[in-house]
Amino acid sequence: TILAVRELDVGGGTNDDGRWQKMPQKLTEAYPYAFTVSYVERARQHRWRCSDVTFHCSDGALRQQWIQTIREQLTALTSRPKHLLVYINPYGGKQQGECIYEQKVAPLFACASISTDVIVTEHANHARDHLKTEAELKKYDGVVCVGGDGMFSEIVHGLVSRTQRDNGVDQNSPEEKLVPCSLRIGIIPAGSTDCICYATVGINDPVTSALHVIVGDSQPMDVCSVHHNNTFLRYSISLLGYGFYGDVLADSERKRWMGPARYDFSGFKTFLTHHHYEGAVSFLPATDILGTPRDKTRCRAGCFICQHNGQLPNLCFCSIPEYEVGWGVVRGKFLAINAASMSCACPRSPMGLSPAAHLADGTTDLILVRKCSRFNFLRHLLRHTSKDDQFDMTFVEVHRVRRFRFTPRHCQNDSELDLRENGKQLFSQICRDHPACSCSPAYSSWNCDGEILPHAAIEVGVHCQLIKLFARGIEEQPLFEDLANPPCAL
Ligand SMILES: Nc1ncnc2c1ncn2[C@@H]1O[C@H](COP(=O)(O)OP(=O)(O)OP(=O)(O)O)[C@@H](O)[C@H]1O
Repeated sequence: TILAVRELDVGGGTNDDGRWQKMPQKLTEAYPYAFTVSYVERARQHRWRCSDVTFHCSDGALRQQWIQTIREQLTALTSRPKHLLVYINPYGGKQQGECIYEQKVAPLFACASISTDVIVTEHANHARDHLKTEAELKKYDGVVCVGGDGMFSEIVHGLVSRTQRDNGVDQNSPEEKLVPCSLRIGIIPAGSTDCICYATVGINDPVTSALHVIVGDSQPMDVCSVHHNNTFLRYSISLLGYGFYGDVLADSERKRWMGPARYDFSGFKTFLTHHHYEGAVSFLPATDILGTPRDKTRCRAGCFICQHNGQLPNLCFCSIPEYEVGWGVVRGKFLAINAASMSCACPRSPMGLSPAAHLADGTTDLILVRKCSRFNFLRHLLRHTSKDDQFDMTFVEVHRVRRFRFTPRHCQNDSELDLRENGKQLFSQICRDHPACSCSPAYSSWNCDGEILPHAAIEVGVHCQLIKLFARGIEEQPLFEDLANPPCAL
């Protein structure tokens, strides 16, 4: 894949980037005209690199013809962005966001003649609020996010909210069908957690991600909307977790001073406390789709299941009575309730929470882990790091769903009432005044892509292919790996 072409001044010894080019004397004399083509070269483990190949010719007019033709071909590729809006979180990860962008990404964008407007954020939610209100989105072909998963979530919230506002859609209505965002989002990984980048590109590498932006890749992605009592709470792209993953996050937030070690510490502590939570999960199974959470398919570049299911009409965003038909309910005591909208694979858990989940099939995999012994729960957790099926256990069930609701036991009646009568204040008060009389607390928190939600009773709907990324999904086998550059002359 060609990225750019530029003239090479053979006599001067440098090209127009100022980089030194050493030419053999004989070649220079026989072929004094040269041009350099930059192209994508695939390296190991889904990594992409920018490589150059220089062509020499004896005729200046011929060189111009080549350069002009290649430039015309590149300009005709309408999927490639020409103008981008870039947000950099200077405090994400190891606080290297600006440095990563300036040193690794900006030169590639310049080489591909992409112009940029860059905003270095000054506070949390700066990017979200700018996108929501001020940003002149018509000027751009895409938005680039330099940061981690938290920063990406900000960009998604800003872009989705802005799109709904511009189209007169009320985000507070859980039944409302949201309007897809037209601008693609590029993620340049510069955070401590870069799971979305890992899941959509196959590696957390700024250069690889920048090249996927330049070539104009497009990967659709589902987004879940989360509501409480007809009030919009947040969007989720990867994981909603109640019980175990909610408790780990809540505990680790209190231990930020420990640095990244807090996740291990809080994970171990939460495992030992072994709390379970009572409640009811109701869900709308996706019955009309291809694929199941326990099949052996994996969501990969050009995924057929995402393409097929993405074209099905999503009937769950209509009036309540229609979608009430076909809902299932599971009541009980749960150690964990997880909704994985993608596999959630990361370097620590290469298969992820739900290995067969898809990025863009309009569903989420609802995983219910019922109360069991610590030993069995440990067996379940350990299976995430091996090839064994983590769902093949009597206390675990998994459903591929389009919508679901959770109602904690001690809120059940009130929350039902709540959904109809808008009694939000009353509802929250009743829950707090009547905790469960067991050693487990009455309720856990929802971990929504790394943020704690303020309510336990929630309603979730999957919006099929609401956003698009500058990515193509994980490629099965890198082609042409390790092929040496062939020598080229015209
Ligand atoms: N200028 C800023 N100052 C402080 N916080 C910011 C700024 N810009 C963005 N943020 C917030 O920083 C949070 C974390 O950023 P990011 O996801 O880029 O890095 P991270 O290291 O992966 O974070 P995490 O702590 O979630 O692992 C985001 O939720 C974002 O809202």
